[in-house]
This record gives sequence, C-alpha cells and structure tokens, in this order.
Amino acid sequence: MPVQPRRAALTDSATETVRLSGVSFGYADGPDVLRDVNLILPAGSFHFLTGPSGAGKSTLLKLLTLARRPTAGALALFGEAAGEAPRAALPVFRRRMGVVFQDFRLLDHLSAFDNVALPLRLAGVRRESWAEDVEEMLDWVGLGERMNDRPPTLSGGEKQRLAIARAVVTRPELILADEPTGSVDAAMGERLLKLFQSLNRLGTTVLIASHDEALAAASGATALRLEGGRLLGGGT
Ligand SMILES: Nc1ncnc2c1ncn2[C@@H]1O[C@H](COP(=O)(O)OP(=O)(O)OP(=O)(O)O)[C@@H](O)[C@H]1O
Repeated sequence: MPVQPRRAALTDSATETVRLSGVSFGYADGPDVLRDVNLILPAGSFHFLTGPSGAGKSTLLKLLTLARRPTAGALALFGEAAGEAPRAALPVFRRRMGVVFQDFRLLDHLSAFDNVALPLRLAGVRRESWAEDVEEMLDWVGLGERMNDRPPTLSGGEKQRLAIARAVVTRPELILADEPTGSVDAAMGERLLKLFQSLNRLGTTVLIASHDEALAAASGATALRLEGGRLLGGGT
C-alpha cells in the first residue's frame, strides 16, 4: 500500500469535515433537486451515498466541491462557512479535497504520469519529493505500465483509475468520488475500495456516490440514501 500520511489529516478546528444544514438546491429556474438536506460527515468518517438515477447524488457532490452553491441553507467545510464564500476563497477549500468526477476530467495532452503529478505541481511541491509517490500510485491502480501514455489511448476503466490516482495523490483531507467504480470490473472495484479504505484509516474523510449497493454494503461504510432530493438515513 503506497499511501503514507503526508501530514495529520485532522485538525482541532475541524471535527466535522462537512455540515449541511437545511440545504436545498435547484438548477436555474427548475424545481429543487435537493430538498432540506441535513448532513454531518465527521472528520475521518467513510460514507457511501446511494440512490436511484436522478436522485441528486452528483448534485450534492457539486455543492460539496463548491461548483454550485445552495439556493437555501448553510454549507460548512472543514469547520468553516463555505456556501457563500467569495470566489477567491474557493481554491483554499478545494486544495483540501480530492475529487473523482463522473466524467474523469483528465487532461488529454498530458501523460498519465503528468495527470497524476499535476495537483502536486500546482501545490508547488518539489518533484524530488513526489516523483516516486506518483509512480507508486499509478502502480496501485494498475497503470504502472501505462504512465507515459495519454488519456485518449486508455480504456474507460483505465481513465477512471487514473482519475482516482490523481484525486488521492495529495492525500487530501476529504475525498469526494462520483461513481468511482462505474467503469471497472468487480475485482478492480474491490481494489479501488481498499485504496479509499486505506486513506480513510489514515484520517481522510471519504464520501463515495455510487449506484453499486453491493460495493456499498461490502465496504462497511455508513450508507446515506438520496431519493427525490431528500436524504434518507445517516443524515442528521
Ligand atoms: N445542469 C443541470 N441542469 C438542469 N438540471 C440538472 C442538471 N444536472 C442535473 N439536473 C437534474 O437534477 C436532478 C438530479 O441529477 P443528479 O445528476 O444530481 O442525479 P444523480 O443521483 O447523480 O443521478 P445518476 O445516478 O444518474 O448520476 C435530475 O433530475 C437531473 O435531471
């Protein structure tokens, strides 16, 4: 397992990584797709977010990545108000999270290695201190032999694994993953779950949105369920 703690993931000021209080959200002039959601993710917790297609799982993750803002209610991240934070403050929150997007969002002109290295480069970390980590992370997701290849030459499942390696390589305090095993087979899904579990054991808060009820059950994580924009079970 290549993941070692880079720094303590928990701070005294943030025993709750996520707190949503009465959060609702609707796109443009449409109806609310999230309704009065109350949710606390304690620091170091591991949750699966399940629910039928269209229930609002991706939308909830978009609020947590600050890509969208609640239309009602309050959102706090790492113990700080985030829902109405000025645009200039958003990178500070985002640097503390690793996000696996449903559509991967890889950079096609960069190699697999450089895609994974990008968040470390952007954080200004010297290459000597991370080059080996990047290789180990690529090995862990089964892409050690593909590190010089670019995303357009990878299969859907390989792209997904690359997106996961990029999201976790900085050992963020919070991992948000949208269907991170949707394009891989069951054995790889279990391997990726182990990676998230290992990071969680080191203190990282993990939230995985997934249709895969079997994987959610096998994970031993707390299950949250969204239906029609309402959170059932596990919320507060
Ligand atoms: N950009 C958008 N503009 C308008 N409506 C949207 C937009 N994105 C999602 N929706 C709507 O919001 C609702 C929730 O969608 P969301 O993608 O959050 O569901 P989901 O639970 O993630 O679904 P899936 O499991 O299929 O990915 C759906 O009714 C969807 O049509």
